[in-house]
Amino acid sequence: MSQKTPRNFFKPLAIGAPEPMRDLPVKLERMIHFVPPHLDKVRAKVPSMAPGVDVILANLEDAIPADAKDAARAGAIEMANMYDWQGKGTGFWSRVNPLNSPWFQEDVSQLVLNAGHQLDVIMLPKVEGPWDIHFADQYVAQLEAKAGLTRPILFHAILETAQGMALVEDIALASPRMQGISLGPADLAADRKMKTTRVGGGHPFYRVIEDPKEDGSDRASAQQDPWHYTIARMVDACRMAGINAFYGPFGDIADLDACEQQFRNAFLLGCAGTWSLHPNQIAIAKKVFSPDPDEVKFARKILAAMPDGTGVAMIDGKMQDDATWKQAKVISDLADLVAGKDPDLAKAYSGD
Ligand SMILES: CC(=O)SCCNC(=O)CCNC(=O)[C@H](O)C(C)(C)COP(=O)(O)OP(=O)(O)OC[C@H]1O[C@@H](n2cnc3c(N)ncnc32)[C@H](O)[C@@H]1OP(=O)(O)O
Ligand SMILES: O=CC(=O)O
Ligand SMILES: [Mg+2]
Repeated sequence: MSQKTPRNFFKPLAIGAPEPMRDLPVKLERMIHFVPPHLDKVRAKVPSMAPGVDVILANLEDAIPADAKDAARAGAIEMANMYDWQGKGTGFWSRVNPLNSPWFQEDVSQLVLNAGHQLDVIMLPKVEGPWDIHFADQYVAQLEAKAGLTRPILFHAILETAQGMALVEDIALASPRMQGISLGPADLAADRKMKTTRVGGGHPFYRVIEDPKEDGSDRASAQQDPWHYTIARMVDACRMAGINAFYGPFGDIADLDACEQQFRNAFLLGCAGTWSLHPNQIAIAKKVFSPDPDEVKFARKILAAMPDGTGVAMIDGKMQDDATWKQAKVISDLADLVAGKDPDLAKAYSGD
């Protein structure tokens, strides 16, 4: 037998570590906003930014220069104490360096021991398989016990190697700590040997072209989404495991339209949120990952027409049944969650 028994799956991995969660906390996670914690100027903005985002992440990995890793780690610990994350409901996460790096052990031990009481999620990059999650799981349990934490810290894996992609289902199921998985299109592109220098989004050379015309006139051609398969597979793996899928970074900070389209494709395919790398991506994520008020109104019409979720109904010429009732419930439940945080959208959803 290569798996834990059901009873052992939910046992703490160290004496004195908190009980693993059986269900994920229900939280709005439309954007995970990346902050470079070694930059004093940016770190100082954290308390004023925190109420306006769903999650703030102290990034210790890529984009932090090697000679600033210690400063970034210290900055992340400072960020943990700059805001009442647990009391005010904005998530506080950190992306640590990979397991094979010289920084992983210090990143995790210092974060858990000095900031564990505020830290919701540790983002683990370049996860190759369930063994990476198991190692981190045991290590964090030891540290949680040492720190006397009563709430377990969750894990979020980044899907950014071909092997991680091939084993995405096993990664999603590896531990009760698993909160979600993000697409890492930059590292994944490199590992797959995709021929691109972009971070997410489309590519002008990745397209379909219509058949030749008899009159020899120009053939229409359109860009396609090179991330469709990966995102859809990640969503299936995550939802199978009862965790959430997230789009990752969109690197063309100035191209707000393309960013919005990439985020929207991920939202429609089932993702719960995305990363924001720059303040101008926060508003886009908020707009895209909050359901559209007209969709919410229509969803609520479906729920009202079929109070027990069974049968068939016609609404605005469209057939509704048990399956569309479930679709409507997804949208309505998300709207309730958003309304709890956003008074303007609460008003729009209530139709006032
Ligand atoms: C492939 C991957 O792994 S992606 C994840 C790793 N990468 C990251 O985390 C990158 C995070 N983002 C950043 O570092 C920055 O946004 C950059 C480098 C991309 C661009 O930074 P800048 O050139 O300073 O952008 P810009 O000049 O438009 O910034 C405008 C303001 O927003 C601030 N700002 C920029 N990014 C952020 C951020 N992530 N959080 C908070 N404030 C920010 C800037 O400090 C600046 O503030 P100021 O007006 O007080 O001077
Ligand atoms: O870490 C993110 C990526 O795209 O790589
Ligand atoms: Mg990466």
